[in-house]
Amino acid sequence: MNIQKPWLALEIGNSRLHWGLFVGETLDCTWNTDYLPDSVIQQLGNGRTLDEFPAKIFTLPSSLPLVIASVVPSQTALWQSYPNVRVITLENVPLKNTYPTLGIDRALALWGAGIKLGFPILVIDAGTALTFTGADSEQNLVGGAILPGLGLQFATLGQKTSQLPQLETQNFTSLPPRFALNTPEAIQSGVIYTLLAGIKDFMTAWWDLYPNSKVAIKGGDRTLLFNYLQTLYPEITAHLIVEPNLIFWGIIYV
Ligand SMILES: Nc1ncnc2c1ncn2[C@@H]1O[C@H](COP(=O)(O)OP(=O)(O)O)[C@@H](O)[C@H]1O
Ligand SMILES: CC(C)(COP(=O)(O)O)[C@@H](O)C(=O)NCCC(=O)O
Ligand SMILES: [K+]
Repeated sequence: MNIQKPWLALEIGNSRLHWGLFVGETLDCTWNTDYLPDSVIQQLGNGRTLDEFPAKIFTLPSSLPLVIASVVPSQTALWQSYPNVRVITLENVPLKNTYPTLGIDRALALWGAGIKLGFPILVIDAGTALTFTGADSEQNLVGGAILPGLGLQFATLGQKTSQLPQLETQNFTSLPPRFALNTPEAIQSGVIYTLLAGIKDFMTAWWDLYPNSKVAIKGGDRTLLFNYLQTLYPEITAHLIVEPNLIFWGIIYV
């Protein structure tokens, strides 16, 4: 009988850590944490767990094997002391036509999405940066685009101007008025309507090239953006798949 062993997957993004607990090839549960200090990483390596980790980890063997996909080298370095760690690199991803500096998060999410949903595929990652990454039916990277993510756009306006407040996306409920008569709503209008129009434009440009392609969206702002898109462009949203775990899917198949 094949014994299904537990292991941890860790995606290190530019804002935070994304965790997946696997049992064999099955993704059991996922959670996010902030970056962890070195002392806490040492504790995890010694088989201790953290309050933010799922309670069931207490019942598992100490220091589970760890597989890391990271776009933050300084964070990856902190985990080198962990006893049973493997760092996934671009060479491990079977995607063709990649370029050397392609983010491993983009490659893995695209690969995972393509394997599970089918190629051709376009992945939108609404994370710290917002990225579009597409592959054709032969599993070649077609290419993509990178822009500041939703949170980063608000943060930059708040930090780099003297009179604009920094808005927090957690407080957003419905779409702002397009032509706003106060500063916070004017910022929301500018960022949100421009971002949504941009996403729609990239999706339709992709469908011009690959008419029957699936399109999937992941990342911390996926739900907010999906809900806004649904209000504004219901016809394109009907063909958009919301899936937070594309990278974990990718990690299984490399
Ligand atoms: N609890 C949270 N902590 C941080 N960011 C969050 C949280 N919930 C939603 N977000 C949103 O997620 C975005 C970051 O996306 P995420 O996929 O977590 O980032 P990354 O993978 O780049 O670390 C931010 O723009 C922010 O608006
Ligand atoms: C574009 C990214 C910053 C996205 O990172 P994230 O917002 O998910 O933390 C990351 O994929 C990256 O550093 N890429 C390298 C450049 C490239 O993919 O072309
Ligand atoms: K990401």
